[in-house]
Amino acid sequence: MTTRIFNSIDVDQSGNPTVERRNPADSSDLVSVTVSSTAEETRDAIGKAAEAQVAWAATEPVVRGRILMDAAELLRQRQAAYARDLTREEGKTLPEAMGEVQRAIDVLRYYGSEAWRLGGTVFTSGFANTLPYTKREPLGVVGVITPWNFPIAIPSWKIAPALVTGNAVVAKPAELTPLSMKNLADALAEAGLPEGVLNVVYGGGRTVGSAIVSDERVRAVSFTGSTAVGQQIKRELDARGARVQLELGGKNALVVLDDANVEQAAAIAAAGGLGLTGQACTASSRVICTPGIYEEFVAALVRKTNEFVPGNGLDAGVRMGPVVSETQLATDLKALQSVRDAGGEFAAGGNEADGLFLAPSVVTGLPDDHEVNVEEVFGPLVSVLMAKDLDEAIEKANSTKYGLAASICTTSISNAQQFIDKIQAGVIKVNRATTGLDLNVPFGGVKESSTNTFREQGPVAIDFYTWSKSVYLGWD
Ligand SMILES: NC(=O)C1=CN([C@@H]2O[C@H](COP(=O)(O)OP(=O)(O)OC[C@H]3O[C@@H](n4cnc5c(N)ncnc54)[C@H](OP(=O)(O)O)[C@@H]3O)[C@@H](O)[C@H]2O)C=CC1
Ligand SMILES: O=C(O)CCC(=O)C(=O)O
Repeated sequence: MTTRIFNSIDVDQSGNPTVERRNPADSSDLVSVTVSSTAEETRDAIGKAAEAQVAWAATEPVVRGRILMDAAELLRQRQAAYARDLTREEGKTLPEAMGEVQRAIDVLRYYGSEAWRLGGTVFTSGFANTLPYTKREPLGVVGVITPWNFPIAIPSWKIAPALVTGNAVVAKPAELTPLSMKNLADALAEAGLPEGVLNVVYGGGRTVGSAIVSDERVRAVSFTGSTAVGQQIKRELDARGARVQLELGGKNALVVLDDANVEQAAAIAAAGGLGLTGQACTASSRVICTPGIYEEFVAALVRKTNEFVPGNGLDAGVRMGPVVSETQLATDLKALQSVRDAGGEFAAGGNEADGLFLAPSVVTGLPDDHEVNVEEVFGPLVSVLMAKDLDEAIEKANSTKYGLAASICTTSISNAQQFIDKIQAGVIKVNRATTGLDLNVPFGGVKESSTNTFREQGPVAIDFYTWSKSVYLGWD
């Protein structure tokens, strides 16, 4: 079925370019046709947001929260249909998509209930008859720019905290995955979100995205995507004194020590590296093994990898969907070629793709500083390195410009604790895959994976979307 997606702003569409999105697993399946907005239309949407924000900020927080809760209920009723839309537009498997829509539901419920906890701190005062306390205010209009890899969960965890705190939002989904953003926006509108409070603007990053970033009325932007674009956005927002929250790339290491359970470690590496077709910023794209477990681990990982046969994510039993696009596939194939050029070995995979279906690869023998070991690929490719002991493993894990997620497989609490203390990453796991996050736990990276300022998810997301007033209430 074709869905024609229109801008939520009331503009004359005639003459605007359209973007067709086809299912990456089946190019005969036309998923959506989106009308792209111009920069001028994006500025109109920002204007509408600025007008609507005043009344929205004056609305009782619990009323705002109820709208998020009601939207969550609508998503729950439509979960199967929206998961199907997500699989068709992004490619991930139906169980992965069901999980992602569930995450969006939970995020809306979580921030809906945060409405009851929005408050400040009361202090004692050195002045007589005075009560100091803090009070939060919304920033105004905020921008949300999201990628294709979690097309409903990421918009939810950026938009929900912005709305509950009284901001109006201008949101731009990736051109590849507009339908999931529309589904989310529809649920919010049907749940009673006043017009103009959430404005979804479809179109390219260079037109719509840039128009959001450069507009003085937009007081903050939350962005997830590539490091190059994120850094460019940060420079622009820093220059005009607006807030920015970035969630960028990763080269996330999974350290596997001799004392690990080898089968469990291989399952964790495969889930973290190949699940979601490796297209997660938290994917375990590097495994760093100590020598005593190396051979056995690689053999176990190859067995697990062979279970990830790529297929149409709508089909039952498929473990791994296609690569999202031709552009991403070209990046993946270039990485595979660079492995061959460097004399790396494919313990699994290494093959050409069939359409956008790319068999997963396990690579060994690459130099630590090879591009595949230091740059994000964002595909189904895990590189296994060796380190002589825990200290060297941590050193190698810390050696890239990224610092998003890291994990260790070990049965020793002491080893785990040393890893936790020394690893440079925003998310650290022990005996768990680097992918998969709780929605109530702060998320963000260090070094070039983030802004090293505001985290997202959980209660700290509220900080990003608000500013604090210190009030001294006196009486005589
Ligand atoms: N951290 C993460 O989770 C993600 C990381 N990536 C990494 O980025 C690589 C490239 O993927 P890609 O989709 O091109 O990532 P981008 O960073 O280009 O895209 C992310 C979002 O930013 C928008 N955008 C692009 N350029 C600008 C700009 N100048 N100003 C404002 N917004 C802009 C995009 O719009 P549009 O695409 O519609 O033009 C999209 O909505 C991947 O291979 C992967 O390594 C990608 C996705 C998610
Ligand atoms: O691992 C996860 O669940 C979240 C990953 C993520 O946020 C991303 O890839 O952008």
